[in-house]
This record gives sequence, structure tokens and C-alpha cells, in this order.
Amino acid sequence: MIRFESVSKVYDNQRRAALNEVDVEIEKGEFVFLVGASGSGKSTFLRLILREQRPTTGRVFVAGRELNRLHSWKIPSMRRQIGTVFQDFRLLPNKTVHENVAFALQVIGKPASVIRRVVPEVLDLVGLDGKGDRMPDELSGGEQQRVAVARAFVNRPKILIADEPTGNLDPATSVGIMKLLDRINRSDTTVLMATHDSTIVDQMRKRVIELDEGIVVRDQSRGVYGY
Ligand SMILES: Nc1ncnc2c1ncn2[C@@H]1O[C@H](COP(=O)(O)OP(=O)(O)OP(=O)(O)O)[C@@H](O)[C@H]1O
Repeated sequence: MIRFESVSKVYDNQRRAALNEVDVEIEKGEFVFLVGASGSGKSTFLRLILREQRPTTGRVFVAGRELNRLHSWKIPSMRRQIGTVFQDFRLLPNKTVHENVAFALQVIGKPASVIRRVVPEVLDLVGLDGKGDRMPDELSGGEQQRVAVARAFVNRPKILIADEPTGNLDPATSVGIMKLLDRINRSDTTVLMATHDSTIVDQMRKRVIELDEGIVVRDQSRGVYGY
């Protein structure tokens, strides 16, 4: 589903590579944690998958396509196959919960009848049944992140990328979000999550890829956060 072939990334005006000769293959349906110290290259890894950045050398494949060879007009449809969740939720503050999720479908041209049916279904799935009319600032952090997960998943993407999704949440709330991501993964969505949350990684026992200064120093199935 995702393949990195000898991928290096050196940002302009940087001496050190953010990623250095990375070879990684992630199969369809896997759940993978990406760990490593701050600045080790995790966000760069995720940005390359979204083609927000391009590799300096090497090749990145997503769902069989080499991203460097993708015409720019095909990038939006490629990104539609990838849901994204971030630490800071990134909800539209002036839209209700329902509207936030519906918006993700409107921008890709889904008909109103489909949106009316699908949005309550996904809000139910993430445990926000009955909260569709709330504004984001009327929700707890955990609930806001559930909205973000609903929005990322409503289009049933092949891949879900989560960059520190529990970074702003307390431990109990984080467990709830992880249960949700686990459930989404079980519906055959490949999940890739960058995190510093050692408790979560140790509890879940999924594949762990560790970066250190842009180099993959560990790739362990059913791994833990540290050694
Ligand atoms: N747009 C950019 N321009 C220049 N350098 C960058 C850019 N983005 C990241 N870097 C550098 O690339 C390296 C890797 O950064 P990256 O953000 O990928 O790390 P990270 O593991 O995600 O860190 P964190 O855990 O703090 O989010 C760092 O040295 C960083 O300073």
C-alpha cells in the first residue's frame, strides 16, 4: 500500500538529511506506529506520502502509484484515498460537527442525499451520535478529535495518516481515540500513526518503525515504544 525505495529528503538550506535512504514497505491493512525523537523525520515521512513534499532521491509508492510520476491534476484524487488526523484537530470553527464532516464530502462532489445518510452513520461510529448540531468549541478535546477522525474516515479512505493524534489529550481520552483507530484499521484501512505516546504504543503492540536522524533504526512487528 505504501512503499519507500531508498528515499532521502534534504530540505533546501539544510545540511543534514531529514530522511536518509529509507526503505519501508507497509502492506494493505497494517497498523504502523512511526516513532523517534523530535526532528527524526516522522512528519517528513508522512508529508512524502501525501506528496506535500517530494523526495530528493528515491521513490515513494502509494497504492501502486509512484508519486513523483503522478501528474499534478491527479494529486487531489490520490489524496482522497488518504484520510488525515492531526494533533490540533483542525476543525472548521464556524461549522457544526455535522457540517465539518459533510464538508469533506461536499468538496469531492458527493450528492446531498448521500451526505445526509452517511454523516450520521459516521458520527454514530465515532461515538458522537446526537452531537451533530454542536459547534467545535462546545466539545471536549477528545470529542473534537472524534470529529476529526469522522471527517478523515467518512470517505472510507484506503489509508489513514495520524500525526500525533493523542498529543493534546489526556491518557483516558487517548485510549478512546486509539480504540477508534483500531476499529477503523479492522475495517481494512491501513493506519500509519506518528507518535511520542509511549503508553499507547506499548499497549497496542503493533508494528513499530523508529527513525533516528532520518534513518530507520528499528522495524519491529508487535513492537514497543523503546527497547
Ligand atoms: N519545511 C522544512 N524546511 C526545512 N527543514 C525542515 C522542514 N521540515 C522539517 N525540516 C527539518 O527536517 C528534520 C526532520 O523534521 P520532521 O518535522 O520530519 O521531524 P519529526 O520527527 O516529525 O519531529 P516532531 O516529532 O518534532 O514533529 C528536522 O531537522 C527539521 O528541522
